[in-house]
Amino acid sequence: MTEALYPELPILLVDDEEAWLRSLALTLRGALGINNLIRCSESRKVMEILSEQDIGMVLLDLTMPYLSGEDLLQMIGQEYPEIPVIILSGLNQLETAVRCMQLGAVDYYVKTEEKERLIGGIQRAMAARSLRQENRRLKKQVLDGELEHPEIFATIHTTSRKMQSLFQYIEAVATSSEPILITGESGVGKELIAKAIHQLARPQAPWVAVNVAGLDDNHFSDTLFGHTRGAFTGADRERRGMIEEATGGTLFLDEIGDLSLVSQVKLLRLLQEGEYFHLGSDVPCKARASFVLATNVDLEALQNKGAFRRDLYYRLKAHHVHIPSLRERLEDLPVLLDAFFDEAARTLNKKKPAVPHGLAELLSTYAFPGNVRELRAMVFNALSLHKSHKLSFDYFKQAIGFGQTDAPPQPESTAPEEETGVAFPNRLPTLDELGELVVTEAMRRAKGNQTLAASFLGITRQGLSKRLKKLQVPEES
Ligand SMILES: Nc1ncnc2c1ncn2[C@@H]1O[C@H](COP(=O)(O)OP(=O)(O)OP(=O)(O)O)[C@@H](O)[C@H]1O
Repeated sequence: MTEALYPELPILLVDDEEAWLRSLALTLRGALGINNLIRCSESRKVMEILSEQDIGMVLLDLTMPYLSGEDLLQMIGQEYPEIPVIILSGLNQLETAVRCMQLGAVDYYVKTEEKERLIGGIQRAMAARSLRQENRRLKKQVLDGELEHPEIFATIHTTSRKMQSLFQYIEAVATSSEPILITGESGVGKELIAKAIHQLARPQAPWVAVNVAGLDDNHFSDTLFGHTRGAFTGADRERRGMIEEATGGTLFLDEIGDLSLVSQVKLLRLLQEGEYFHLGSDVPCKARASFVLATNVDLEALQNKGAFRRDLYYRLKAHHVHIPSLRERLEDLPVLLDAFFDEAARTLNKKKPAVPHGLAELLSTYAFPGNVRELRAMVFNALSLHKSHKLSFDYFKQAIGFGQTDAPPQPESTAPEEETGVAFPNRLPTLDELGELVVTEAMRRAKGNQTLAASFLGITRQGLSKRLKKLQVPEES
């Protein structure tokens, strides 16, 4: 397998000494895993290289024949202000360093003395550049209000404004070298979103998904890092870990809220240093995969209880996608119903029934603790049981416990406060007044659908129609 290039945009090393270029390339590879480098020992070629391809960063020597580092720094600043330039000089001279910084260099290092500092400086410059890129993309998307790759999100059915904004954010951060955290209740579509991120950033590269729930620390380490032969009893051959399998692509770690504290330390080191050890080996390996992590647990609450490391939590929060529950975007019900009826009909080899009028309104009274997954299963069940020409409400009413006193409990947040109890003003309303209130409320909840409002009230549609006429409430449908 060919090795994936890191970072995504090459770093250009410019120095007239070939030997120094070679040694710097080796240092960067060893310390940071950087293998996407262009070496240039001819100062007059630098601008040509920059005009021919996108470059992520330039490391520039100061003293060179023909064009000096300062000349080049100025030219790069004028033509490519977005490219960070780090100066590497043989001289430890304060005035030169100050001049270079004034000309726009992001840092200045003395070649032989400051390799360690240089490595940290390059890491910071790469992170700053990628943040700037993300900010630019985000700004552009907020201004345009449009997605660059709507086709990637085509299988995620939604009309919700919140979801559209999430898609824009995802487009902006998908290629980041930082890990991306996806949170949301079970069944909201976290894995779908993780796959979209993969498709946006690295569609041709491997996608590897690991559910870490229930893995003790040994299993977690063995699964992710792999082991050497003889690492433990029974390890009679070497095994590649999932990180290696995901080289160049995406490693999706699901249910990270379930990780033990010991495994969290290892995960943090992996995300922070990009390094890990095979079980049974003390030779560090570089991870060359991008990380997308998901959980349906509230990590902040877990962190407050001491069950999730604070440093890991903050590391993950940098790029955070929170998917709202289905009950927070009930406007998605009609498109989801339509898509799932379509899918179910194809899968079950049945004719797609017309979605009964008012079904979305009926379902909007339910809390959907299992979110989109639950809705999808409901549609598949309804269609597999369905025989007559017209799909009836009955199956759905039963599934959501509609009208039953032992209906499944609904999460507290589903109903606004005023809907959770009945509060009367000091004067009790008369029965007629109460009837009017209940009918009006049923019509509101059913969004004007009389069949549905009638079923909320436990009366016939004709009965409701009569009451509406008496009350002079407009009849919408
Ligand atoms: N917006 C959507 N459009 C179409 N299908 C969706 C949507 N959201 C979720 N689904 C479907 O719902 C099911 C659950 O989605 P997914 O597995 O991504 O959820 P999850 O949040 O990762 O769940 P869990 O936390 O249980 O792992 C899948 O069949 C998925 O295809």
